[in-house]
Amino acid sequence: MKDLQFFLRLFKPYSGWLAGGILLALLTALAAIALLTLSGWFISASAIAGLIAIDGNTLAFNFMLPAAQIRALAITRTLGRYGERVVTHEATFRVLAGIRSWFFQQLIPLVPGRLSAMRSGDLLSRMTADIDALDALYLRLLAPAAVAAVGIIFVSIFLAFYAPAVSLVNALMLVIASVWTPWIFNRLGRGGAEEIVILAANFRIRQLDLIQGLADLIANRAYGRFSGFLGQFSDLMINVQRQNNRLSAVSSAFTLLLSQLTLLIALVLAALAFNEGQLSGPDAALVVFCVIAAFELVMPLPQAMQMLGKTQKAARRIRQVSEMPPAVAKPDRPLTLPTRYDLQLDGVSFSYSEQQGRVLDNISLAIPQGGKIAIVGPSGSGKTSLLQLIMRYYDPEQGSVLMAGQNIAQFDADEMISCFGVLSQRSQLFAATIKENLLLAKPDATAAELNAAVKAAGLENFIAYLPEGLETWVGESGVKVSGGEARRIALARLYLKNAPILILDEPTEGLDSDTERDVFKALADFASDKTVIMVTHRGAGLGLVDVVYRMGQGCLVLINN
Ligand SMILES: Nc1ncnc2c1ncn2[C@@H]1O[C@H](COP(=O)(O)OP(=O)(O)OP(=O)(O)O)[C@@H](O)[C@H]1O
Repeated sequence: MKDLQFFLRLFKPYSGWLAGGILLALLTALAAIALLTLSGWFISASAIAGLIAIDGNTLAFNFMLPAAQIRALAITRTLGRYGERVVTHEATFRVLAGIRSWFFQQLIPLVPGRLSAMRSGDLLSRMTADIDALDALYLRLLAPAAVAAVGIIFVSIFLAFYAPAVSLVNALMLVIASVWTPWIFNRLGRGGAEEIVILAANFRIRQLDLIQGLADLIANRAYGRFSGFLGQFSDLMINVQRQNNRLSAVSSAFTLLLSQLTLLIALVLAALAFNEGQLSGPDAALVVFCVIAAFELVMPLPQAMQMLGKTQKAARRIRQVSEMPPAVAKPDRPLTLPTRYDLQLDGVSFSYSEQQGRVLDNISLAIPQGGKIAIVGPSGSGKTSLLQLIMRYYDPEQGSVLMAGQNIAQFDADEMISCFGVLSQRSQLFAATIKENLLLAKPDATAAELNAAVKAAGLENFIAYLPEGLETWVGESGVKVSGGEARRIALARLYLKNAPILILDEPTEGLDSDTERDVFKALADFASDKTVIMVTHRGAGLGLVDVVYRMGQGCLVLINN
């Protein structure tokens, strides 16, 4: 329940909408009960009045007033139901949108240090399916429970005026149906409901893996094996879902049984009261119809409670991510960023985990502002890890990284990232236009600045050739542009950001030698007054730098000055 309470706090800004939805639901439920109750009374009273008239007695029955009341109640119920659906769903969508953007905010300090350890399919599940599952908290649980609680009080008071015994029995049965039954079905269904969340998340992880690796699976003719695996997974999910559905059916049947039992007792008690002259015939019908209608208040609760485990599990999964400690701590009083950008590493050692051993071992290095270095070395030797420490994605285990003589841990990490322009082999292009991808680096860039960046990155001819120019859609992750074009778009972004320190991590990996030469030429012009730290496997870019180091087994050795 703690997890749900945590999320209820996030519901607060929408309390107006939420309360409005509950009030409308209550109005609708009461109108529906009153409609059936009054109709029962009206039909009986009309029949009796008719019989009296047939006997030749004078008819003194007012048909008009109850008929008008019934019409008013029917209209209230219809409009109320419409309004309730609109308001409760609007409230839910607002709450979910709020939680989604709150969750996104929680991810920012976790990038990339913590999130790199999570699988993207799992994170996607938490961001989408798990947050969606929270809709049940208000729609299926809070709102119906509030309506049931108030409704039961209204109905019991109303019935007590006519038949106190019926009111008592009815109240007791309604409490059993709204508290005890949901509690039992919550206990019975919790395991299955939680299992559904886990299975669905794992299913999504597998599906994402399959879709991302589809080309390789087809090339290796391994598609059949993996799709068979998905089939088995689906069967497993269907089985768990089937058990849940069976339990739902039992809970509905049980509540229906309770309602029929209550009706039977109410019928007997009303008949006895009629016999003893305590209730008129129409009033006895009124009491019985009221009992029938009142059970509508509690019908949805057992099923909602049975699936509460799903909502709880989803809430726990979202909370787990939001409570992960960031890889780097925020200083209490961050220093203002320096105006010089001399970098220094003093005896820096680092490991990703205790089990894994050291990736960087006692590295010391000075890069004055405007200095240009390259780091070469075998794959897995720790080159990228070193770059990540310089940008403070992680803190060193020992030693420190300094900028202008200050430990970078004393700066606000968000602010500090503005000092770095990054170009790597994996520069992400978003499913948007070229222009939107460029504006990411400088949202207020003018047309002249955009054109200058395009020209400097050697994209001019490519853009001129496109019918839609800068407004061309690059597709999901930039699939509609070639690797070289994508790298140039990333390069243009680097120009627009115009940061004083350039971090180049294999910037030309995967490009042909002509494109590589062009990219390095463009970089050489742009980087003349900037600090450059480049990681490369290839010799072509070494002309850009003054000093070359070799990284091997976590240690850095100067090989060329
Ligand atoms: N997020 C991570 N969590 C755990 N281990 C990691 C992580 N990132 C890298 N490593 C490990 O740290 C070591 C150094 O990796 P790093 O990426 O820094 O090497 P690299 O020299 O840049 O390699 P490459 O040239 O192939 O890009 C490797 O053994 C790698 O498996």
